[in-house]
Amino acid sequence: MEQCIFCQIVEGKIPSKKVYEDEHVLAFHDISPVAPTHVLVIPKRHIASLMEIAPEDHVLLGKIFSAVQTVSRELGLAEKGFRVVNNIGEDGGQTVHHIHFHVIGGRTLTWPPG
Ligand SMILES: CCNS(=O)(=O)OC[C@H]1O[C@@H](n2cnc3c(N)ncnc32)[C@H](O)[C@@H]1O
Repeated sequence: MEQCIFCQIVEGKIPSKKVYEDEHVLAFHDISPVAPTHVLVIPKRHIASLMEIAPEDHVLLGKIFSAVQTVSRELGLAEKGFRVVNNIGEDGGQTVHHIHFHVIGGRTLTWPPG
């Protein structure tokens, strides 16, 4: 079974532009940004999607959202605002099956999303 692309990034097998890292969480620039700032925040442990999150992962989710706060402040998004997106499954547009949260900002974002 081919290792997931984000697990390869975690292991340094493929390159990434990291913006945050701790024991449990990694954040790096998206390879195809949809806004001036587009970063992905992921758990280092492989969890396929939000639907695989179990109660024992709740502390980890909190660590992810703390990292979102840190990254958004460090990248200058916090003052004017930004968006956090998690895509689940086919209709949700999930293409990488390792849970990740898009941190998107640097421009005025519209609603509804497509
Ligand atoms: C359509 C949304 N699908 S998604 O919600 O699953 O998002 C996956 C995201 O991973 C990004 N991505 C894929 N490969 C890499 C990589 N090697 N480094 C950084 N980002 C990557 C894609 O650009 C995409 O925005």
